[in-house]
Amino acid sequence: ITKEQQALVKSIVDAYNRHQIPQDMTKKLLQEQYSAEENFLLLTEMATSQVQVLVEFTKNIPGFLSLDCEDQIALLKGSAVEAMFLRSAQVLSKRMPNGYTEVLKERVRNSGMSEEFMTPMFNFYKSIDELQMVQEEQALLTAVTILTPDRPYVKDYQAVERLQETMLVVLRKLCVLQHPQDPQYFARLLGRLTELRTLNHYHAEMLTSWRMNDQKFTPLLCELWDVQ
Ligand SMILES: CC1(C)[C@H]2CC[C@]1(C)[C@H](OC(=O)c1ccc(O)cc1)C2
Repeated sequence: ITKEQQALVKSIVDAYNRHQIPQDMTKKLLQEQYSAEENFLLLTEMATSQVQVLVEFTKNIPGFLSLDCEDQIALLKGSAVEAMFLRSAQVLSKRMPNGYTEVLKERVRNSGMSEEFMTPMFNFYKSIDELQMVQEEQALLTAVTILTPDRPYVKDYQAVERLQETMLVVLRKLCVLQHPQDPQYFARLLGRLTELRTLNHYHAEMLTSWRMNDQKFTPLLCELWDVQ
């Protein structure tokens, strides 16, 4: 890894760690007993906070702010769900010994999220947990997800692709260094990104089913997902 690449990793990891969802939120989600209504409000708070954290992290990705402004918005809107699931998978799997996953499942289930979205979501959490990523890998994988060039409405595809390529080159080297015994590790990481894309579909259905029950989202989430 070159000096320059080391600096890149350091700035991305610092940004990733600087912007975390407040610990007390996950604790609240796991501790007190809530009604479905209160549960949904907690998830709304969690999602809104995750989006704010995502925006701050993205602004610190070297080169992102030099992209076309409209493309910056297109990348954020196109990757928010994936980045949110990736971040929550990394946070929950790290902070929650196994017993807790059941509690989270319970909370999310009785927030009105139907079973059909829970399964793929928790399968994804499990597959992320199995990778046991180090924080450099987590931060870079999130940056790679955000810098996906084929999002809707992206104009300068090449500029985004170049940035993503830079991240992928570094991530690949890190994986080889970090997991010498597992030459397929980098490929498995990228395989998670494919699984992540399928969650976009489930998330859209999730939002629709919540809206059916007249649940209210925050203005930030409405703007991000063009709802209401
Ligand atoms: C952990 C998760 C990624 C999983 C369950 C909570 C999340 C933060 C996310 O919630 C929302 O997207 C969401 C959207 C709108 C809303 O009002 C509430 C939650 C889905």
